[in-house]
Amino acid sequence: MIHDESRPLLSVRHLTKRFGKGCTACSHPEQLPEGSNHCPHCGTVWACNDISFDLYEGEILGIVGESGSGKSSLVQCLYFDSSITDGSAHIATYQDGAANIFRESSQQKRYIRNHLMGMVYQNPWIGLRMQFSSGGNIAEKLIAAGTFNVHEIRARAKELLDHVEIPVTRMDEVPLHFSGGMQQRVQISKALANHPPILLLDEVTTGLDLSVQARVLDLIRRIQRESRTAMIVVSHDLGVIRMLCDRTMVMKQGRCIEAGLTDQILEDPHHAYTQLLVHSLL
Ligand SMILES: Nc1ncnc2c1ncn2[C@@H]1O[C@H](COP(=O)(O)OP(=O)(O)OP(=O)(O)O)[C@@H](O)[C@H]1O
Repeated sequence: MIHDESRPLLSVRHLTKRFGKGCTACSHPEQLPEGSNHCPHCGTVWACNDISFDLYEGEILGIVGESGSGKSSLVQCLYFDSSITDGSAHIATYQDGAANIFRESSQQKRYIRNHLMGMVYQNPWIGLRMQFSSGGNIAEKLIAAGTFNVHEIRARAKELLDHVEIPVTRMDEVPLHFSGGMQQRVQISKALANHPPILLLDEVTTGLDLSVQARVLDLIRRIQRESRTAMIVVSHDLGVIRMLCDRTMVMKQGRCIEAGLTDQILEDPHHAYTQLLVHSLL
């Protein structure tokens, strides 16, 4: 489907994710104590609290915040790894943007995961089957989207591995024997297998050596330039966000406390917490 670029590709509204049952004291999250996502009465954690944003075709949106601010919960909800408590998300190229994807059947959610979204996890053990070859990992994703021709699958796997600079001679090796940076690149190639218009990347460079990190960041930038894939990049590292993201949303204790153009946020942070983050970068 041709997408009108002036319309957001993904619109998320009032996304709320709660761990715990909630109680009358926290039934309205604004009742939570200032600066906390934790209900002192029932112990419920409000991991994401009324989050709304748009993602446009070809842009990279950064989500930054300290540990526990709800960044991973947010992308896990979007990729249906975790159920939401409340809220909606619409993809412009899915049912012409009319369907709240969170309300869709599990079959339709599988379709969205296989065709419209890719996910790259911080931990490659979650995103890859370490006992499958790299080519086999990509094949799994292609088969899930309805490609069964073996020649086609191998050709696409070679193309993808080449794209992420994994020697195609290593296509039949298991990623278990690859370095951390290579595993992340195989994960990225797997996530891109079916040309998803939206890619979610959760702390994909955390824990990698600086030079390996730079190579993965370069790859992400190249993919965005060449394929105009829209991306959500989650990181606690404002340096990564500065390098990659057009716009940035700052999260703290499950809430979005500031959002705007990355340059603007870096030059003129409004919220005290964002000022702290920016100053720690200088
Ligand atoms: N399965 C769970 N059960 C209970 N609480 C959870 C669960 N998963 C996450 N949380 C809580 O939700 C909040 C947000 O966690 P989340 O992992 O989304 O944060 P984050 O910003 O991604 O942190 P990090 O960068 O450390 O991964 C935290 O308070 C966390 O303890």
